[in-house]
Amino acid sequence: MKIIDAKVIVCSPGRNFVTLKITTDDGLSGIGDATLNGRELSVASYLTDHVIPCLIGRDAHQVEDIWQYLYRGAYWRRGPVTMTAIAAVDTALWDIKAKAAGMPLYQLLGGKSRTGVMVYGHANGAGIDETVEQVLHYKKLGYKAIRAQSGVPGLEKVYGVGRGTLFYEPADSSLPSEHDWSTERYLLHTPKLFAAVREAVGPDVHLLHDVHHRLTPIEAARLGKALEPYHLFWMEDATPAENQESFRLIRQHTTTPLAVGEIFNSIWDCKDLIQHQLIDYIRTTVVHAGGITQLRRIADFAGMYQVRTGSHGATDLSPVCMGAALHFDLWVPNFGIQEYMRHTDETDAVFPHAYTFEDGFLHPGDAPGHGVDIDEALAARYPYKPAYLPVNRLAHDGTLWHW
Ligand SMILES: O=C(O)[C@@H](O)[C@@H](O)[C@H](O)[C@H](O)CO
Ligand SMILES: [Mg+2]
Repeated sequence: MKIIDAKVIVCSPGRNFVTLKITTDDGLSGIGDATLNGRELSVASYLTDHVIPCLIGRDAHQVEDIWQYLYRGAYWRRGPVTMTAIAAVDTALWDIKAKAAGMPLYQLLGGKSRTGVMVYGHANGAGIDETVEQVLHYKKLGYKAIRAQSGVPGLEKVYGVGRGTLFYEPADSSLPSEHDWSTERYLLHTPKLFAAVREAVGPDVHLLHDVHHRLTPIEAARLGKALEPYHLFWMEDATPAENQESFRLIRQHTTTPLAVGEIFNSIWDCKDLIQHQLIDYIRTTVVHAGGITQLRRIADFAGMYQVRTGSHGATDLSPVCMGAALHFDLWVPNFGIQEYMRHTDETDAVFPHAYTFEDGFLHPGDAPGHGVDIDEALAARYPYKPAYLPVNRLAHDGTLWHW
């Protein structure tokens, strides 16, 4: 089964997406997500200029060998651009392999380990009342797990507070917009938010919160302790993780479960965090962490330390990534949860998919492959638009901070 063609499709149905499509000589084709938010064209070029020429003529069945060929063969290992490009190839090849077998991808991975994939939705509000209202709305929609983010009094724009209710799109401007930040205001506000949310929603709904790398380890420890009475499912990205050791300090002070990893791109980024049991959930996902092939290794390693998966699933991960992630989630023994932010109707129309939502769970469907396709004619009607993630500055003196 030789690869005879591969191409990159860049489109913007509501937001930018990069998709790789690989075709084989027996007429099968598969697709992979290659979207790297705010840096989309660098991956498109990496694939078109440097990867596709090396793929033509290779046996599409050799998924592992092609992964190693692109990883070791590049000489320059790791990094978000490289690993997103490898992930796109890997996802497309798994899609083809499963189609050739006539099976949904989860069957090739080892079959179902559960009846459905528990997801969490995003409740955002300008203040506590609005956020509580949104949490209750998600509960009514059937969600078993809800992430709560709210504006902070005295700060103009804060991470996680969207424009709409079901869609949250941070890459909102053709040049990076600027947000302001005050750790003290945030630390005073957030425990009040969760006291109100827990009181309103009752004990049974899982609650999550994303700190978006904004605290130092000791500040994160303070927040984790303050949130203990509201028993969160997790506190995410409490501090930047370039230094994996930082999580030890947080861990020593709080029993609030910790999640990290949406910006990781290799198993090496998670190694110390997992083997020293400094986290509870690993958020690496298909598109940014080298595809199904590497994600499976990360999950197996994590399983040895009772760390569970909680894959990133924001709107900048296309439905192609979501489809592949759901097959992975249905199989992976140490599954925790899957993030789910609804895409816009335009995005859903460009990427017809077999996955469905019911009562707080997603189901990948039983179509052969990963079950997601791209309507190329429709995609061509939505050309690429430059869009950047914001940056963050300290409110009192303008120092550039973590966004
Ligand atoms: O947890 C999350 O989903 C976030 O942290 C994302 O919204 C993130 O900001 C974007 O995916 C960045 O591309
Ligand atoms: Mg996050």
